[in-house]
Amino acid sequence: MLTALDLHRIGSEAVSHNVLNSGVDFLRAALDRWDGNASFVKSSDTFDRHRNLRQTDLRKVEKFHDQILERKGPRSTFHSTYERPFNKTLARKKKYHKKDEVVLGELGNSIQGQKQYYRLCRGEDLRVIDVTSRLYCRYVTNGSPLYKIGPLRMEVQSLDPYVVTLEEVVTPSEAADLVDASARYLMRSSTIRANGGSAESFMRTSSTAWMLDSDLPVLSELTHRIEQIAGVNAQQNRGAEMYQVVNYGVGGHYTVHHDYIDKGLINNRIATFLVYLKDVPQGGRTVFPWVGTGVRPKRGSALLWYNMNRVGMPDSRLQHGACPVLLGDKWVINKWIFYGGQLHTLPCGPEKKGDTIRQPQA
Ligand SMILES: O=C(O)CCC(=O)C(=O)O
Ligand SMILES: [Fe+2]
Repeated sequence: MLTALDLHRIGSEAVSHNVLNSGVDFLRAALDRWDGNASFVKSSDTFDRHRNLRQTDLRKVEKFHDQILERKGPRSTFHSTYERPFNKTLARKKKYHKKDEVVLGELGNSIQGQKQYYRLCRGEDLRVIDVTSRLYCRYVTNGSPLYKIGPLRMEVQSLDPYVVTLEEVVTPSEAADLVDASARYLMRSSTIRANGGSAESFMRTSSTAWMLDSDLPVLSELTHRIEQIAGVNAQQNRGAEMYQVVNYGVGGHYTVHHDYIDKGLINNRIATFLVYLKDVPQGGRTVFPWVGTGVRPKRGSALLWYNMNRVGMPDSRLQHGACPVLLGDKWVINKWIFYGGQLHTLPCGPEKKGDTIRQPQA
């Protein structure tokens, strides 16, 4: 069990990273535990001195919390507070009593995106029943002989934009092999910067291993399955990128981002095919703030969505994020499909609004 001192340390650490909501919670829990455990010395001077010091600490942090909330709002990449201040007078202000609005189907501002990301990470679905009631599950072959006898189970997560999950794309033993084989190549993940370079960042805390189709038989097999079920050319270099295996530890996450690259068409990522290689006991969802939904990692299942339409226009509604892992660890493998390689598989359609790709089919 955590002692009062442990709780105090965690609280102070949170405060020093501007995580003020959890900071206050831990400092308060430290105080409660101190009261509970130290009853035998309750009347001593030392006890009173310590308690007063901690009480003062807590009050100061609450005040700091309120100041930051007033000035910067409840959340940014660099801080978090509760939605309302602790101070009762401040809490009466009108701005703290607005209803939580939700922006869906279009790109809102990044603060709104982050708010929705956090709600989705907690397992909420932000859509109304009119939208969710149209979703369905079905068996799919996508017309491929590979799946004729054993079709895959597909669940439509969103119709527009089209996001689906496909179950048992890899078997448990294939998933375990992939984890084992890539573990030794893991390196700290980076993100692509505006100038085209890459950098490690607090926005993406995970480790990455790049794998070639030829590294393991199961990888070339997986490429074949992706091609059959999604109706794309997923051949490395011409049709798609190398595989990227990603491992997140506790707290590992990837904040809201898009997978398409800001410049260029040919090697841009028209689709993302992501396979979960393990169940995650708690946390680690993949969420789409502007779609208003998310997916819980399930070993062997794939998540497929289209970052661009047939004519190469990026679809910013498909921004997404990987929620922090709370318990266990998370393993995924990504295959990014290139726009340029799909001339024969996803031919251009007429350029019109809402012309999104809907594959796979029955
Ligand atoms: O891990 C996830 O759930 C999403 C990963 C992701 O978005 C990425 O690697 O680009
Ligand atoms: Fe991504």
